[in-house]
Amino acid sequence: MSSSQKILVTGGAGFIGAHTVVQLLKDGFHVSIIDNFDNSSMKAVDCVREVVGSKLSQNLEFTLGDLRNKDDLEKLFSKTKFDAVIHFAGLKAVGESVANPRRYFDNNLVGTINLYEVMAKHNCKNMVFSSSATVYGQPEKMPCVENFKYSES
Ligand SMILES: O=c1ccn([C@@H]2O[C@H](COP(=O)(O)OP(=O)(O)O[C@H]3O[C@H](CO)[C@H](O)[C@H](O)[C@H]3O)[C@@H](O)[C@H]2O)c(=O)[nH]1
Repeated sequence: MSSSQKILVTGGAGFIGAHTVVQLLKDGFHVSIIDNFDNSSMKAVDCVREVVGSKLSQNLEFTLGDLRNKDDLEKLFSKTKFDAVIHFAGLKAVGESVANPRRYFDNNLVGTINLYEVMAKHNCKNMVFSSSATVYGQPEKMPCVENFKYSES
């Protein structure tokens, strides 16, 4: 993928998302973040700008939006032709997901389906999906690697 390409980072204000955005900008990509600030704030986006400096910050756009709301995605994809999406916008607390599955269903499943549908409509075919180490349950050894067997999740 050439570095002048445009990448949409969902959940880009989160922990892993913000670090990924910094690296993408340093590598010359144009980055657009969509985040609903469920577990982050504008401070993270400001920090990204501070770390990469004013020149590379010109290649960064931020949208306060929610993947559960397809219109938010439609607006973004109508404005910009994205080459790829890196999908970090998710909830990840196992205990909370058991206590409140509906919230996790809406955020993680409905949000991701909306994202896939809008990507397909706009012919964006590259997606990096960030899963969770929790899919391996309690692994026998650490660190987890991708070919570990899935456990209850
Ligand atoms: O529906 C949602 C849910 C969350 N978020 C945002 O997504 C980001 C998630 O980042 P966190 O800091 O909460 O979580 P991490 O970066 O640690 O999570 C990362 O690790 C997780 C696994 O532990 C998942 O892989 C997840 O996709 C990935 O972002 C936050 O900014 C949050 O506001 C949204 O925009 N929409």
